[in-house]
Amino acid sequence: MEGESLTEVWSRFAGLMFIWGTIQQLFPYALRKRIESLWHRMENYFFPYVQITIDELSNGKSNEIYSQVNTYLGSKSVDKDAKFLKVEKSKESKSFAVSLDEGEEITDEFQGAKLSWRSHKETLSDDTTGHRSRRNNSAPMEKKRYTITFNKRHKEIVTGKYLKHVMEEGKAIQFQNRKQKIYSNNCSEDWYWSGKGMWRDINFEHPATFDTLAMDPKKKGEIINDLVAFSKGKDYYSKVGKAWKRGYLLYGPPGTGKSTMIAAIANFLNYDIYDLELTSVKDNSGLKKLLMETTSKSIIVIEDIDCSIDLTGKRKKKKKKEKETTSEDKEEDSDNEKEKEDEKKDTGKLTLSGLLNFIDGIWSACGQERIIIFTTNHKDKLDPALIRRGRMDMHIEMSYCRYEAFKVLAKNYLNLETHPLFQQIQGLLEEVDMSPCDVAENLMLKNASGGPQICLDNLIQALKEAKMKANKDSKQDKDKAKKNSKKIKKLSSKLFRSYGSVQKLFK
Ligand SMILES: Nc1ncnc2c1ncn2[C@@H]1O[C@H](COP(=O)(O)OP(=O)(O)OP(=O)(O)O)[C@@H](O)[C@H]1O
Repeated sequence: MEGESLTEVWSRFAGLMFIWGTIQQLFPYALRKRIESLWHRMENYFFPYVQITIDELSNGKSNEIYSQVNTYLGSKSVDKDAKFLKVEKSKESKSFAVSLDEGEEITDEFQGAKLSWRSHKETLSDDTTGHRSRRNNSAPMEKKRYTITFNKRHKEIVTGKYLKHVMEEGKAIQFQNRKQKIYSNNCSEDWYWSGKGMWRDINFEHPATFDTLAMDPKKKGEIINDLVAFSKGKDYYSKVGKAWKRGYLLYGPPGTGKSTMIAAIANFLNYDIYDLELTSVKDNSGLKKLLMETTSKSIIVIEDIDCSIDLTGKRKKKKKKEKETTSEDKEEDSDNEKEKEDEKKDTGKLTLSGLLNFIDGIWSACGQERIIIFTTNHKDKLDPALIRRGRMDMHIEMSYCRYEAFKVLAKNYLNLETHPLFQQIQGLLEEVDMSPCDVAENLMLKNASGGPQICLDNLIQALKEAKMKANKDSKQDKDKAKKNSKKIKKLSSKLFRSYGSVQKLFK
């Protein structure tokens, strides 16, 4: 190590071992004891190293540390001058993974400690394994392992910190390289009975990113900063004693990009998505079971929460009851009884309190590092308890397409950053409410011969038509309002006149 190769160190060590063996055979016990202590001092001088072995298998099962070390060293081997590397790719990973080939050595440094890693592979013969009769035609068994050698004085750093660092880095690389999944609880009966769990998954390969998401850049920046702070917030959350999770409420008209935003968040953090269909959840305990099967570093999404289930009724009833009971104290006892009965009935179904428990109950902290997203087209329809800060930490309005958002779409769809027609479009977008979805639809090249000019013309035409329609609608609304006010005037003068004649009658 420091200045000499491992092979040299090993051969020196083997020489010393030979001498020690000879001494043990030739000398009496008392003398041997003296020599033993001298030997340890010499050993420390000539070989002041510690070696740790990490086997691929531990008690016949795959050793998690080995796999993380393998990934970590593979990533290190790219900058170091390792010559013999292997490349592998599994179905579950996005790209190939590099690792050290057998016999290859690599050095690493950590907090002043120099470390030497070596990859080993041993082919076990039938005699060694003792399984000849059973494995006659099978391939010979292989035993893979890594060894790490370092100076004794760094033992504390290596066992206390370095190995933890290697495992964390390896895990993070594996996480980045895995294929993202999207899970759904909307499964057939057959699926449930097959015992494969409550979620069904497929690979998640949505191309949306924050770069392609059309929205106000300032708002986009705030969301990105919030996500970064969240994903790096492990220590902060544990310091303040809060579960490491965050809730986002996305609201706005249809086609403004709520689902696209979820995909962009998932891609940004490399998280899996659990698309929770509340209408497929039977009751509160079903919801809890689903939650317990989700993993950390994931996003739990409930889309169109206002349509999923009636979660507002019971609370509204309760509030109404509260008012009534203050004026009618006598009925208090019977009301309480009724409420208890209602609660009993609720045990067999999904309730608002069940959902609130799902968000911030004790079970929701299991697994940690989780994001919960609700989407809705009608924020006002939701129970305030469901979306209060702390549950839904950030309320994000996804709005109609304005000029800044249009520029993102023009870049995405037409690769245009500027165009003489942009000014006209800017003016129209300030007057007309059009969703990014509809703007994008007009910007799509419908045939190969069409160019950006045609798309921009199409968009201008669509915006003008939308403007005309909006004007017409507002004129119709105004006319309606005028008519209504005329009717009210007529009615009130009629009432006034009849009131006058009634008064005359009584005089
Ligand atoms: N802000 C946006 N940025 C980029 N593309 C968008 C945006 N909004 C909508 N789109 C485009 O329109 C399509 C529909 O958008 P999306 O499904 O995200 O809207 P939504 O708000 O979730 O609609 P809904 O409320 O109907 O579910 C997307 O596939 C995307 O191509």
